[in-house]
Amino acid sequence: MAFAFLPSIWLVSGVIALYILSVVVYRRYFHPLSHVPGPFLWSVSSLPILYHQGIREGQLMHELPKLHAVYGPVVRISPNEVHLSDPENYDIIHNVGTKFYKDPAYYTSMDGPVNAPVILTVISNEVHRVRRSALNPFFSRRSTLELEPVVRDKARKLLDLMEATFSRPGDGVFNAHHAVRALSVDIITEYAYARCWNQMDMEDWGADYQDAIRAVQDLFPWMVAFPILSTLFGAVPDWINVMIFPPYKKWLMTFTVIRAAVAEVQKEISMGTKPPRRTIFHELIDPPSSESDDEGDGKKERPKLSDNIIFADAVNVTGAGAETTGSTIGRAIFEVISNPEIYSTLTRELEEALPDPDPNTFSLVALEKLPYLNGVIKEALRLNPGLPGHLPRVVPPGGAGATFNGCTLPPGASVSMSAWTLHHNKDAFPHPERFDPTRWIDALSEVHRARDRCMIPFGRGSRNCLGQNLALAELYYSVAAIFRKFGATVDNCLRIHPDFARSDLDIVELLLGYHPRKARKLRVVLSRKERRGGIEPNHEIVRGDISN
Ligand code: HEM
Repeated sequence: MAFAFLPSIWLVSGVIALYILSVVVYRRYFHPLSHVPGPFLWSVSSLPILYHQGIREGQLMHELPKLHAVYGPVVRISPNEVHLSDPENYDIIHNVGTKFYKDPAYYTSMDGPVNAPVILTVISNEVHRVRRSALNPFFSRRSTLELEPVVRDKARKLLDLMEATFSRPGDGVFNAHHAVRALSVDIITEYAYARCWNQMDMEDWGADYQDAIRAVQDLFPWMVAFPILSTLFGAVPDWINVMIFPPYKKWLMTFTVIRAAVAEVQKEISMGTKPPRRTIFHELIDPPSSESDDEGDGKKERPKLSDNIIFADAVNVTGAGAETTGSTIGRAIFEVISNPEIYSTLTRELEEALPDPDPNTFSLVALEKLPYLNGVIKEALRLNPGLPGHLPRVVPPGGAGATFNGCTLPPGASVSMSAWTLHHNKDAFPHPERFDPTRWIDALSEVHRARDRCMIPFGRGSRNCLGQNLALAELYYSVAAIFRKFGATVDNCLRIHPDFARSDLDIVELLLGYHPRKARKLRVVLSRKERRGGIEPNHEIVRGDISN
């Protein structure tokens, strides 16, 4: 009698096993992507992606090149996703007016914490176009040049803070990791909202905020695998989320700040108060009555956006601009200091072009013309792309599908390419792991073309990076300011703290690229004759890094 339920257990287990078997057989042999090469387990289940992303902390980007080496330029990496490595395919997917749209299975998983699609995660290209047209003018090249003083001031402040650290009695160690991220947060909040968060003035450089966003992104692979988690995150009251997941609290506090800013600007507008300068909120809340359409369709009326959408896009703008730009600046700092030849070539170029080391005398247009500085920045972006991993798009419906390297994918299939893979393309970048600014100088035009085709740190087309002009301005200003001030001479040069190694700069793919959780934070010290005491830089470690 006690064992009477056994047959039903066998029955249920048998049914489940049969179901799993039929799903496996279908996905492998009868699925519309069954003709696409790829490893067996990856083509029948998304578990390998979850394993590499969730359990191995964002390692998928490092697995993809290995898969391409075995299976060729088109590889099936999950039942419905195909990853491509041939740069010729990139513009087919990522062009202006593209019909490929963002894969909801990936992007909507990010909506939970903000409880609305942010501009990055909007699926429909048509909806995206309206939202993007509201933000575009604010981040155009012209606006970046107009607001150049914001970037200049913060670069100047960064130098002052470095100087203060190096001249203070004590260990004289500058926390470059958090400082450059604080710099980016302060620039974006001043630039976009005219309400600087002043993280550079905080003792911990706003580390809590930066760490909170990262902690939320650690959840992201799980939310992609189990979308219900994202829905629940958005559905339950915030205090429950904070109780289960304490780091969220700090991020949540910034939501309150952003909501308050939206409300303030709404009040200003309703009272007819003229602001000292229009911010992103003025642009979104009170759009100009008619404006030029960015894809050349003439003048368009822009519909008013809801408060929640304005809030969501403001959160996106703040979050997207901090880690991405900060970590690229960090990479440039490390690579320049670690290689004496790069350090002296860069500082020589800066000294010749910029007689005064004060960033107040720099101009973006002049900085952009410096070839070696340009090479340093391109290499930092190449080896440290803000979004290094797969960013899946869906083959548009209603047609014959899309063909890549002779392999046709049906409408509805998910297809992705990665900056990491293209930035390590050996034909475009011989010895791709090497940080070599000279690759971008004096190359033959066809070499340039090959490199430019593979260089996609900001993506391309309608869904490219909104903030790329601003990000580049930050990179030019901060790298030029630091290395114009701290030259390569023995009595005034920066060194990497001995307790930091190249491996601490490894990148993992959450949504944004991050250094692994166990990585130590980048810190620098000044080697200056008159400095007494403090940390002695480890020249051996620094030299050991030169050869890559
Ligand atoms: C080195 C710095 C940066 C890199 C490498 C970078 C890279 C990218 C990439 C590759 C995308 C496309 C993502 C996709 O296809 O799903 C993107 C989108 C975006 N980025 Fe950046 N980004 C950087 C800095 C910034 C800054 C400073 C801002 C501030 C405004 C920003 C705001 C955005 C936004 C709002 C989007 C979504 C755009 C849309 O979907 O229309 N980014 N970024």
